[in-house]
Amino acid sequence: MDTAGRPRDAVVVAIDGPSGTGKSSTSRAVATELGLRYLDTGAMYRAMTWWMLANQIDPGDPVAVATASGKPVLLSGTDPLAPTISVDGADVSGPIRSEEVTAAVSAVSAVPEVRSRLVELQRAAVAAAASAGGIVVEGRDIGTTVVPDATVKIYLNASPEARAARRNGELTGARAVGVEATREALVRRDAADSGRKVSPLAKAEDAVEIDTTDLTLDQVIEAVVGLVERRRRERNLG
Ligand SMILES: Nc1ncnc2c1ncn2[C@@H]1O[C@H](COP(=O)(O)OP(=O)(O)O)[C@@H](O)[C@H]1O
Ligand SMILES: Nc1ccn([C@H]2C[C@H](O)[C@@H](COP(=O)(O)OP(=O)(O)O)O2)c(=O)n1
Repeated sequence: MDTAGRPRDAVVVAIDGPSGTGKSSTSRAVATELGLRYLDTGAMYRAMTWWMLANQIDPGDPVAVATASGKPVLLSGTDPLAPTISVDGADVSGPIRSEEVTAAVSAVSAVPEVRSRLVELQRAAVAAAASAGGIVVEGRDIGTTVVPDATVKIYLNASPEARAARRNGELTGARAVGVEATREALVRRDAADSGRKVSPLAKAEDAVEIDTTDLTLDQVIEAVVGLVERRRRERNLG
């Protein structure tokens, strides 16, 4: 067992960074290639936000959000090929990506009671994955708060312009607001996520930073797989 009580060969990869840097795409591909589980912590904050909106709780009222934060039953599926997220038994993987949820999720994520409840669920998923070889966890505070003793910590970054172009490329129909509006919304959310008091978006001191602006997704995936395999070799020699 290592210091965290995990089997020595269990791997935890923490991938943090702002929106549109490639966290989800990279995390799922790395988990698939290395035979690890996968957890999208952003989807959990989105699911909590979706529940607040669905139950007429004002996301801008931290006391109301805190009071209700223990009520929804959230369940994340950790198969990187088919990740799932449900609230009170209902699949919400689609609704949590709505513009309304995206506009409210930073406020809900800033509430300490929301964070402590979701971090507890995230750590339980990490512990459960240990017997299956380990897990890739993506988010904003994985390397700093959720799993500070992660085997490998990655911080993905990219220019706001590159991130907006990528995110805008995903928005279709009524959700397509144009790349400039997308960039402004991203920058606003980055500021909220990195400016909050409780476990803000931040690069862990021991994280490897990768600027993905001018890299292809395959190049980023290859770089992260290489880092994980190098750390595994170092540990086996240690
Ligand atoms: N390095 C990259 N180059 C080009 N497109 C990318 C790159 N990384 C991710 N993408 C694309 O950008 C979009 C957002 O990627 P995603 O993984 O959802 O980012 P995040 O999880 O950080 O918000 C997706 O369409 C993805 O395919
Ligand atoms: N570990 C995490 C993950 C997400 N959040 C918050 C901050 C983010 O703006 C929202 C949504 O995260 P998500 O990863 O789904 O957002 P993007 O896909 O990067 O745009 O949740 C957080 O506070 N802590």
